[in-house]
Amino acid sequence: MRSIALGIGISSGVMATPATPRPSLILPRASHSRSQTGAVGLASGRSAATVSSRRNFVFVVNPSGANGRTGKQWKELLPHLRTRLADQCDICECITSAPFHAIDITREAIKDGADAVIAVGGDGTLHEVVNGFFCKGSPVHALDQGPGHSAALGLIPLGTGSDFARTFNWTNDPHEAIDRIVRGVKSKLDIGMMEGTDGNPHFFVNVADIHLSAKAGYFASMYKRFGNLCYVFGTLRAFWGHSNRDLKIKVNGGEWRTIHKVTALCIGNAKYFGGGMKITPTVDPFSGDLEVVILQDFKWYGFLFELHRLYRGTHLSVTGVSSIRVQSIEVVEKEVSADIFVQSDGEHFGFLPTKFSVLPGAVDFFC
Ligand SMILES: Nc1ncnc2c1ncn2[C@@H]1O[C@H](COP(=O)(O)OP(=O)(O)OP(=O)(O)O)[C@@H](O)[C@H]1O
Repeated sequence: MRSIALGIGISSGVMATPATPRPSLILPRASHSRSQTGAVGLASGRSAATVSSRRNFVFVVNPSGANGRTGKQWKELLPHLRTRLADQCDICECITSAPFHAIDITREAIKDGADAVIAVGGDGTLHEVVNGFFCKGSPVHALDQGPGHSAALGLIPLGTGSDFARTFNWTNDPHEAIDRIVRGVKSKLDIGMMEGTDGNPHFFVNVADIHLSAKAGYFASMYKRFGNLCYVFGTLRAFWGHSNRDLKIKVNGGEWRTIHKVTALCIGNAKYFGGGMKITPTVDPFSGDLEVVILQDFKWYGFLFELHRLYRGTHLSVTGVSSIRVQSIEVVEKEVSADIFVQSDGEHFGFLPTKFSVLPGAVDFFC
């Protein structure tokens, strides 16, 4: 492993802690592999960057993913990864120490010239890494690279649900993921953007959703010990006291219209959420648009009855389900109420109105 300077959570098998303020994460271009044990000055990192064509790949690992399985699997995987990538690049291993740490790690890595940032964990980790590609709504750039340089995004899916990987029919086999990274084939991946009243855009790569499904995601996190069943339990729990709501939507900047008795409104950049529910079954994350699936007037027993269709992605023909392709959609409540939940790739927000739009081909993605 090549020498990597660490300011924030960079380590080789060591749990890193976020520091405030966070110093720069520096990726110097040394010519040999070794474990990182200390910080290297920015100047030396920059000057060395001009003389080597080796690439810096930063792996952002959530040790707590999949109830701790991610951390264990990663330890076993690392020697194999080092062997496979030894010829072409240097590996920087960053272990997250808390929720949202992956965002900071990613931002610092990109600023310091990383050629790729690879999320190792579940959809939550991927979501944070994707959000680290942006800051205050704009893409993060390397400080000392030319305008042509951009960091690529990668994924080693080792989470509970790993829903994003399902869109590509990828398994949870990390060796296959490493093969993809070694192969180096990349495509321009669309990224979803969500804007709300907090004034800060948030990004999603998988599915953002409003109302029942978002509430279900919130409750599912309490049942993670049951694996993917947590999402079914979470949904049933969310139906408790739930009332379907009238929402107003505006598609692609057109006219406002009211959608009655909305159970859930889901905006997919990719196909799956909830541990294998194929909620937005026709979307393609390389197509430049989003699929919006609206569920209207569902009760808990109807949900249970149609659940098998949701897993197969055949629910679009069910009464009360509609699907549209959009570049943007704005959503407001017809009447203000306190119980509308919003989530983006599983992260929860407490605000409406909300605008969702797509950033076509925003990130190079190993696939
Ligand atoms: N060191 C940490 N300790 C506790 N939580 C963490 C840590 N690092 C990251 N997290 C949080 O753990 C959450 C869940 O992680 P992740 O998505 O990787 O696994 P998962 O929930 O098992 O998988 P999936 O989302 O695919 O179901 C992330 O949203 C992240 O905020």
